[in-house]
Amino acid sequence: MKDRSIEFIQSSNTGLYDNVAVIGAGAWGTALACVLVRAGRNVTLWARRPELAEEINSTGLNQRYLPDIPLPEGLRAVSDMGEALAGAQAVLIVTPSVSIREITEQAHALAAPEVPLFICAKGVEKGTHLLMSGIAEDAAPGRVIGVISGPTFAVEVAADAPTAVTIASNEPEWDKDIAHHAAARMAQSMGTYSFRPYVSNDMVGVEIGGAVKNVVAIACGILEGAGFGMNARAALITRGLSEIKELAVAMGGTRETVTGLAGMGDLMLTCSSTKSRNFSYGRQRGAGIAHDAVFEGKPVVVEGHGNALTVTDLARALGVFMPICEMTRSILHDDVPIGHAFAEYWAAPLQAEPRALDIEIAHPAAEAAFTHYGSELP
Ligand SMILES: NC(=O)C1=CN([C@@H]2O[C@H](COP(=O)(O)OP(=O)(O)OC[C@H]3O[C@@H](n4cnc5c(N)ncnc54)[C@H](O)[C@@H]3O)[C@@H](O)[C@H]2O)C=CC1
Ligand SMILES: O=C(CO)COP(=O)(O)O
Repeated sequence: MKDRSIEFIQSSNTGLYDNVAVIGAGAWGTALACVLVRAGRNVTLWARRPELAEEINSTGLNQRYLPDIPLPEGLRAVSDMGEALAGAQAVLIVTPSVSIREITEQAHALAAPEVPLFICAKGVEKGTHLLMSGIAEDAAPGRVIGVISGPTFAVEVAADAPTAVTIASNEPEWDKDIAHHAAARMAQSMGTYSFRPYVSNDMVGVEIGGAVKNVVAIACGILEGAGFGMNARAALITRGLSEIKELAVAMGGTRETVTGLAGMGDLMLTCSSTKSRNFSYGRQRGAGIAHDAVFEGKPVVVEGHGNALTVTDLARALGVFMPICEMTRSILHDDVPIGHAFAEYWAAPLQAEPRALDIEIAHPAAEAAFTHYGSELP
């Protein structure tokens, strides 16, 4: 029998990051900080608002973002970023995608130069079409950059429910000695009995999955809200995966990554649960509720809303056809009625599966689809 203990000992020497700073005390930042504390790390969590840092330290709760979930003892929050980063050996940046450039610049100016930055937001930047890691490479030149992604509702992670993620970093080549790879070191620094990280060297594949699944989740929510059934959802998830694959490959990622945790895993999770803010937002839009009325003045991060624009801009620039993302964009940003946008997608010329076969056959009932869905849906 294979001696697994020797293998483990040999591969276990990656060099832990003992002191970790987590920048952003929203739902996901706080949940990741909980994992790191449970894994035995010294963790400092940076909150933008001093009142939130004070609440976390004095009550052991973060009621706004993770209501009623007790945070582990030993989690220390601060509102001075310099204080959070002093002595940190690795940094997790966990704010919404629109703030990643600004926050990374600040962290880069304050952290020691050898310290890697792991970006945990999901999205594509407006204008530049950069992924989160690309923004970080721009904002923190010369630094090792990593990403953490996967099917992970913060509320479940904070409550210590079993969860797997993918961690990737931008070091050049995998070699025999992965001891120095930031992704492997972070995987070992944050693994617990319940939190299982996988390691990857395909940052692009990992990140495209995370950015696009939010857009597809909004589309799935819209269809559910509009009264469609499980068949339609399964079709969107599957064809959405195909869109993720085409964009990831066009960007230099691999098909294997797309079928992994950060692709298929996150797509399945986000498209099938009201724990997802993207899916829930879509459901309400599908039920006819206007954008501004959805959250009744309480702002919530719905990354897929802005990313319906940025993902399709990126795909158009690369000549990648993403009909589900285009449908979502037209509903959210061009005010196309849902029935019309869906008919446009559903009545497109018939194609081969996989699309690489490049077959197009006229849809036999395109007009009927427009008449049917155009009149039935909001
Ligand atoms: N909540 C979840 O289950 C997961 C979230 N993510 C990703 O993590 C990122 C953050 O999401 P959440 O933590 O859920 O959002 P959240 O709304 O719970 O928290 C966002 C945090 O960022 C802070 N923030 C907002 N704008 C900021 C700015 N301009 N500068 C500095 N801080 C700012 C807020 O004060 C808040 O503390 C998103 O990209 C999301 O897609 C990824 C995996 C799971
Ligand atoms: O990214 C997530 C799960 O992996 C969280 O999804 P939502 O942002 O839709 O809540």
